Amino acid sequence: MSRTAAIIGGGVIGGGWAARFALNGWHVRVYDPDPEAKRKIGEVMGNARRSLPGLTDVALPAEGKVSFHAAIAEAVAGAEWIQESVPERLEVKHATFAEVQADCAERAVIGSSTSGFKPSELQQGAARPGQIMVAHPFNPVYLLPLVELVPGDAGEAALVEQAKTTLSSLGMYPLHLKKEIDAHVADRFLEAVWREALWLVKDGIATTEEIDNAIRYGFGIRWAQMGLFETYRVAGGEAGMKHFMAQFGPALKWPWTKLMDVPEFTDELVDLIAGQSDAQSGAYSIRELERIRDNNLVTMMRGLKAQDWGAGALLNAQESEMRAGTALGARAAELPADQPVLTARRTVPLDWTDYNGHMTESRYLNAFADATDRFMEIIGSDAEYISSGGSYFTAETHIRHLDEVHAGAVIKITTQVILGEGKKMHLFHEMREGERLLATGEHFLLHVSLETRKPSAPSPEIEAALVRFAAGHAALGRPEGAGRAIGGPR
Ligand SMILES: NC(=O)C1=CN([C@@H]2O[C@H](COP(=O)(O)OP(=O)(O)OC[C@H]3O[C@@H](n4cnc5c(N)ncnc54)[C@H](O)[C@@H]3O)[C@@H](O)[C@H]2O)C=CC1
Ligand SMILES: C[N+](C)(C)CC(=O)CC(=O)[O-]
Repeated sequence: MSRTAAIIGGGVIGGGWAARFALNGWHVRVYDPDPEAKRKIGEVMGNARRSLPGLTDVALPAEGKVSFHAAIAEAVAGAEWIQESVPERLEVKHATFAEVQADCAERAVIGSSTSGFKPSELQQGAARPGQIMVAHPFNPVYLLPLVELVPGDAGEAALVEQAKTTLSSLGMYPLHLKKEIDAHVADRFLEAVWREALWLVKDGIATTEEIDNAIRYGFGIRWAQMGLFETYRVAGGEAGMKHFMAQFGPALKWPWTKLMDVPEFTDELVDLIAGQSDAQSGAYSIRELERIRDNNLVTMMRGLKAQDWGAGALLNAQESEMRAGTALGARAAELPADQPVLTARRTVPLDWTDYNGHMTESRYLNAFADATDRFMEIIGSDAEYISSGGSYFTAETHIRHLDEVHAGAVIKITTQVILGEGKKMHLFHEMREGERLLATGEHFLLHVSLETRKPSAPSPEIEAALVRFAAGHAALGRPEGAGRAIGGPR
């Protein structure tokens, strides 16, 4: 059954939260007095739909319903999570919490998106202070996993645990800060870098574009995968962090930053920055820039996923959770042998399309190879078995591209065993969007010893599982297109 979240304030951040919840199957009830809120959230949802579902190799649940309400009391009805994303003004946040707490469930989490206020400030005068906690996300909320969760001394431990579980189930990373501080942790860095950048532009040292290039061609990429300390540990060479600190410690006293020194925030400075920013990026609309940003983020995060590292490792963990308890997580004995086996149900990600605007040919093999890996896992040739020295190598592949498919489509792959005996495994995959057949992939594999790199017999358990599917699937008949050679009639 779908769960319900209330979004109070549906601007840049509230819209991102709405998308994160809805695309993970939650119903979302929005309150925002802006008459344009529905349109704005619709546009954010549109961006989220084209980017988020393709991050993982397992399809997200069916999208929840997003509804708009004229009063806070109506929006919070039945909500187990209430996310406040109203403007960053303490009196507006206090008034919002008073209205929310008058009508919401006592066991609901009330998260605040505040970038800078401490929970003790938000909780002042609240009916139930322990229910309110900072849940500070990062833009775009539907793609970036970090949420700084700061309950403060008054925060109720059980609700904090509930909040962590919910955020993890949304594919997010709750960073639970045990001590409150202005601007939490991440925004303190952003503010320091921002302040330094303002100085560099004001003093004519660098333009906005040069500063962005200094970040995106260098340390920005490094930070995305290892953060600060792990990166500097490596920079210390073989002696690691101690050597790094000894070498660069003295620089702390040199005039390398003006971090606490705030430039005077004049109209002249605003015009200087805004003018340079227009010259740098004015050729694109904000929506275009959002889509460029999302394409880049999806591609980078999927790269980290392949490395099972950082934000990518988080995606892999989310994927395992999504597989658990479904056919996509089952083993041979739990699956019927008289019908093809479901080996993939996933969304075509943004980085799988090409200049023709559809899924590029190499990704068909990618999808079929993943389906083969999944079938190997089903029959017992999993990571543990492979580390013991046995595996399958693909000897031959034939793919038929039958129909187009685009980014965002949910595709399903089913697998029929044509031959399964001894070291031989002959698989036929069919890829569909709904009922539409998109492609077939025929693969012949041999079981090998990873020590000799030569064909060898699989374990008796694997062979038995394979033979069971081969016998059951034989009754289905030979699938149309199996054994086809290039040039034959279609
Ligand atoms: N923009 C950003 O990069 C980030 C912002 N935040 C935080 O998120 C919160 C919201 O910021 P944004 O979304 O950027 O602002 P925004 O200006 O885009 O959205 C604020 C929304 O709140 C609505 N609103 C105004 N008064 C309201 C009320 N009394 N009740 C309900 N809705 C009301 C407005 O109509 C508007 O749609 C702030 O606390 C901000 O610090 C957090 C992370 C990043
Ligand atoms: C600029 N900001 C302080 C509102 C930024 C944030 O709070 C987080 C983000 O998304 O950069």
